[in-house]
Amino acid sequence: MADSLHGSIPRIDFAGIGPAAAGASDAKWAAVRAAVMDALCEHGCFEAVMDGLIAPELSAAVLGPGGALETLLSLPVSAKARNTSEKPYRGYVGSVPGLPYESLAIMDPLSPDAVRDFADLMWPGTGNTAFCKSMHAYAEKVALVEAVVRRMVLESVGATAEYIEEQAKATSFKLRLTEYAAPGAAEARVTGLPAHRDTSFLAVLTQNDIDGVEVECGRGEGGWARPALSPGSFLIFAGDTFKVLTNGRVFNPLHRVVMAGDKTRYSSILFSSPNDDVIVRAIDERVDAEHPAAYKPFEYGEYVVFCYTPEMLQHPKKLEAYAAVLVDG
Ligand SMILES: O=C(O)CCC(=O)C(=O)O
Ligand SMILES: [Fe+2]
Repeated sequence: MADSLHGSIPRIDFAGIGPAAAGASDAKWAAVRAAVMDALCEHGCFEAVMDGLIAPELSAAVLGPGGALETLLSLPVSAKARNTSEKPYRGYVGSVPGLPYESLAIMDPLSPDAVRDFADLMWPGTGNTAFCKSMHAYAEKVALVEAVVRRMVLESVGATAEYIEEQAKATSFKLRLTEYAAPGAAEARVTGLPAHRDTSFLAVLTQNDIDGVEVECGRGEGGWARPALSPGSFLIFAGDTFKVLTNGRVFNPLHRVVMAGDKTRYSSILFSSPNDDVIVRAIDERVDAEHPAAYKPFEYGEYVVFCYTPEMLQHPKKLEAYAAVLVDG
């Protein structure tokens, strides 16, 4: 089978890595940063091992049986469908024929008010304090992982402190909470989410104890991997925006979800993206006469709209179709 699972992605141990501000002078930080950059340039994906970052009780409250995701996704469709947005892929997605996929999005999950507004929409009148508390605390922890990895990438391509600070101010977060129904014994493997690339800077994924996500390794040449995520680990994906910013160095891998077995899968993904009005372009430090910019600058929000037009939805190379300077570059 052409896409048999013979690929594998790196596992990087973040033990001893402090907060995002640790900076380049720390030898441990520099070593992990080099491994992160290698992984993102070679595969666009890796497993970050950060044992102890999220207390087991908090993980269980979010992704465990009876936890926040299960509670949310077991609401009636009429309630979940109130999670809407005028922008594509920023609200409820479900009831897609043949796809065991149901998902909601909390925009700006690092804001307690935004999480409360979301919960008030789902549980009108009563709200859901327990959901808000654990979901917000969880998002904050996952955001620490995102901040560390994003800083490592930016430092690796020579971003100045000012650039990093300005970018932080112009970055938005989305937390996508998803349920994948299990096919049961009857069918061995069922598509849970078709192969796609993310438009974001980064996506940081955690899940209950059911694997399902698969990623194409080696910039598309290394076969598909199906990482077995350990508790305490995070799966990191780079998206189109980081490919443009690094002028093609960081890769934006195809990935998909394939369900097997008889247990429901829950996943939580924190996406970091530029604000919609930000112009996405290669950082100056990565562009010179030998390495001209591979992509034309574009407004992030317009690009996202383009990606979700019906003609583009299944396109495997949306970024190249939208902004490549050279079609095969
Ligand atoms: O839920 C997952 O495991 C992956 C979902 C995904 O790739 C996405 O929502 O972009
Ligand atoms: Fe994705």
